[in-house]
Amino acid sequence: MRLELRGITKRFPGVVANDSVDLTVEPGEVHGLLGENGAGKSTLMNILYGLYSADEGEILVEGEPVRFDGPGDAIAAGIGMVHQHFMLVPVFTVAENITLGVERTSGLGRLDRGAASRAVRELAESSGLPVDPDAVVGSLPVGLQQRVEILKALYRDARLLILDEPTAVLTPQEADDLFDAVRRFVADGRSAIFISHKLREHRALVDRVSVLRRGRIVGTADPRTSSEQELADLMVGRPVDLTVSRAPAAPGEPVLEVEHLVVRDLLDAPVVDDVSLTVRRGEILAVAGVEGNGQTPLVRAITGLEPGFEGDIRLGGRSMAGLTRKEVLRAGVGHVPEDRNREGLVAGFSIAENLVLDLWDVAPFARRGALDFGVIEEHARRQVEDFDVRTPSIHTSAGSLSGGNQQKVVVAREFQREIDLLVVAQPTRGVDVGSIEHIHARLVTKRDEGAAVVVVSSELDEVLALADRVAIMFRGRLLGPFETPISKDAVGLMMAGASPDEALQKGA
Ligand SMILES: Nc1ncnc2c1ncn2[C@@H]1O[C@H](COP(=O)(O)OP(=O)(O)OP(=O)(O)O)[C@@H](O)[C@H]1O
Repeated sequence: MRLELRGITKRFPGVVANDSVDLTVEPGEVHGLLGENGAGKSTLMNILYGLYSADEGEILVEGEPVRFDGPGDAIAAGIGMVHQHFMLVPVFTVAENITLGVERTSGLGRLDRGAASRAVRELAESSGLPVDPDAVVGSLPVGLQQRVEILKALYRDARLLILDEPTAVLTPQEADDLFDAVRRFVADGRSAIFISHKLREHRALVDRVSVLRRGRIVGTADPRTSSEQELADLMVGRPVDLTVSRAPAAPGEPVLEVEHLVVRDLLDAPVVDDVSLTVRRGEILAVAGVEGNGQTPLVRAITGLEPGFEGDIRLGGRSMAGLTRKEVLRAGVGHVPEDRNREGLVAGFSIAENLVLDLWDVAPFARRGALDFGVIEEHARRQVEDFDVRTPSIHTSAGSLSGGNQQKVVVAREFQREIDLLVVAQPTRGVDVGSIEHIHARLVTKRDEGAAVVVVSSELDEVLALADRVAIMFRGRLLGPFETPISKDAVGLMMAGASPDEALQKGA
């Protein structure tokens, strides 16, 4: 047995994050871990990697009981971890990152850069994970950075690799490459633990999947013979509806008008290149695209974070040029940013505070210049219940919530504001299937209440589930919008650079 966890229990104030968890991983196995937001997956992996210590229970590696007081001990026992947020040093080269901490020195005690570079090149080639050892890590796409993390674990001779939601930041192609890399990793008897909210990824990659619900293992299944529906039901503990039902859109007057928008990067190159679009009341425009094709600066410009744009952006006929972020939001714009840690939440603030982050100085949360804590708390209780945020209390700091629950707090806050335009970017990243269904239904409700909604997503399924019209961004340019229904293949082809004519013909 490569790994055995026996009776692992971990308590945080107000929650039992892991409750007598038993888990085994065999040599050569990819073991999946599935569970709702806050079920305890990351906590369990952090214990296994020595970042947290368990309150109770035992860890056995190759049949031997081990005790980890830090990641150093876990690494020494042959355990590696690819983090959701990379732990690489961006200004170092690939070889420097991989050998960091286990450098080999020349006879004179100096770092031998050439040898490090050669060793990494050899390792990359022999393990079938090619990457340029001399490239600077910060300049690599995320898929390659992840590969560097895997090589780093290999270089330390990891026998068990933990991958905590590794595909959340990858394009579909990069995710396929990652799966190949993981398969290669386990082919010679190594093992991996894979965490993802995407059921189809478990079905594509893992040999066995263990399901955690509220800290406890509730079952282990063979994902190849279980349907997505069965896995979802097991995870949530009740039948889950995996489809969004919605009436056709009834678009009204234009709310957002973008005209010949150009946003430039620091080198003056246009990253949004002459984009024009109109979004009306009562419709959802989905913007599909592989990340890095200009969706982020487009959203930033529309939501007041990119004041130096060229062209025009009008809200209800009024130009947004020259307005501050706060003025744009107060003009009736809601924004769920793609990076919840940087732009969505203040980690040290409580959930209640985060839910009124930019509204604390207006009624009903403030009256005559003083905060009304009663109203703020009552509001927080309702939102937490409505969006099923799993937390011991509304006073818990946002930073201690699980990733998916943090996302629900941001979404809850933006959805409850009085708005004419709602702009959401990657709204369900890191969110479990049950909550995706809830967030999607609420987006449709916003639309039906008369908001104009823009959804930016790199998840094709999400785009097609929500869109009344679809536009695709590729290299800064906007293709479409196209009326739905449109075939998934056609959208996928345009995301990969095909012209609309070609895509609509081939993807029909
Ligand atoms: N450092 C911490 N302090 C307090 N509570 C914590 C801490 N880390 C995790 N928790 C709590 O433990 C529980 C399990 O969280 P964990 O992050 O393990 O869930 P998860 O299954 O990984 O969720 P997600 O799918 O959203 O990433 C949650 O209730 C969370 O709020």
